[in-house]
Amino acid sequence: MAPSKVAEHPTYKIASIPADGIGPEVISAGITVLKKLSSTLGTFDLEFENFDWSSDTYKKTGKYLPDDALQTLKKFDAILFGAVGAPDVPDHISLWGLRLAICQPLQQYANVRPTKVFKGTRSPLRNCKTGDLDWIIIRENSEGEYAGHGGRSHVNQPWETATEVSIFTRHGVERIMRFAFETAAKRPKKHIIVVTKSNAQRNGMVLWDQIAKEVATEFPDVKVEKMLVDAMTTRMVLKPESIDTIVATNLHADILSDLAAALAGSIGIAPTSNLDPTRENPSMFEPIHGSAFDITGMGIANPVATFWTAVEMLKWLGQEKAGDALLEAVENVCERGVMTKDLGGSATTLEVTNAVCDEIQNTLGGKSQV
Ligand SMILES: NC(=O)C1=CN([C@@H]2O[C@H](COP(=O)(O)OP(=O)(O)OC[C@H]3O[C@@H](n4cnc5c(N)ncnc54)[C@H](O)[C@@H]3O)[C@@H](O)[C@H]2O)C=CC1
Ligand SMILES: CC(=O)C(=O)O
Ligand SMILES: [K+]
Ligand SMILES: [Mn+2]
Repeated sequence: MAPSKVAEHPTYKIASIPADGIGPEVISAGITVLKKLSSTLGTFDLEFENFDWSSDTYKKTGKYLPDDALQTLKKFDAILFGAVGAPDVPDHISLWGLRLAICQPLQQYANVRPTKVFKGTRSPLRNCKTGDLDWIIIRENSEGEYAGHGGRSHVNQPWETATEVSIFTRHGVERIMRFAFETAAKRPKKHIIVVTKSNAQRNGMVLWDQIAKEVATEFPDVKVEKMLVDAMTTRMVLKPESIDTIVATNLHADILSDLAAALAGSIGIAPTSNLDPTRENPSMFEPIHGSAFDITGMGIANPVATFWTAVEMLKWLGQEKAGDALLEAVENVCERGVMTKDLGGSATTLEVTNAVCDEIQNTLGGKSQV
């Protein structure tokens, strides 16, 4: 993975795409906290440009993205994304119209999803304490079950047919496997679980297992285990402390990572990075959750997933220490019990956001360098 170069006092250009549902609520909270962090530290600047690409735009114009959207995005250092999906637009139209229309052509092939139990929060698992669940899921983000292959024919006939074709290429599997092993090698436990379903899915998943074995030889320090995805769900619930890094396909890891977030306390805390590890294109950062129509506009969406997303974005840009400091501030706020309803608290999105800004001021305000 190419290292990021950090200038003396860099300015990062961030494209924000809040999009739908609670997306605008959490992205606005995220930008507030990021601006507070950069003004408090005084070591880097952030310039945000907002893009109103959303389901509302689609309903008005027939398009989620203007024709030059990708060229526009390429001028930015990173993209901060909310969520896409509206009750009156079919979900496959919205997802392919916006999120996948960015991730796929920008070759953001590595989807990185860390999860942990924050201080002050509780896992729904009876015996799982802070520190027991600290995972990173690497999701293949460009092919597999979400490649878009397949079709429908004989529409409205009793023999109507639809195919959803999963594709797995040596190129695609090798690059995600190598990225996942590199990730595992940098973590203290140096342990990776390669998750497939190579008993029932006898072609693509067998290729995955084979390539995992090949790539493993390049990483003699990393302990490797192989598990089938169904059994993996039971291990996540019953032995969370035995897991560190997981690599899995687009679909399998999509499901496992929502489960991981819930096991850590809520889907409202977990971040996602859609990375182009070659750094040829900007990477895109978003909370793991969707647009959550059921709580949109109520002011109770948990902004923590977006704060952690902001942390991951800062680290990708080379601001490791600032990212760590922000995550620490967010955890401190959780530890004090300032949490939204999904985590068992009663605070609003705004109250959590203000509490994190105060924490940044109180803990980092006096320091010139972090
Ligand atoms: N990357 C993206 O933009 C994604 C978009 N979606 C889209 O979002 C829409 C809704 O999808 P769902 O399956 O309902 O998933 P969802 O993640 O939006 O919501 C699932 C449940 O979690 C809750 N939840 C989600 N985020 C929360 C937060 N920050 N704070 C508190 N509670 C939170 C919701 O209220 C809901 O009960 C669909 O259109 C779907 O396609 C879903 C997942 C990812
Ligand atoms: C679409 C979706 O569920 C995800 O990106 O996680
Ligand atoms: K999202
Ligand atoms: Mn998902």
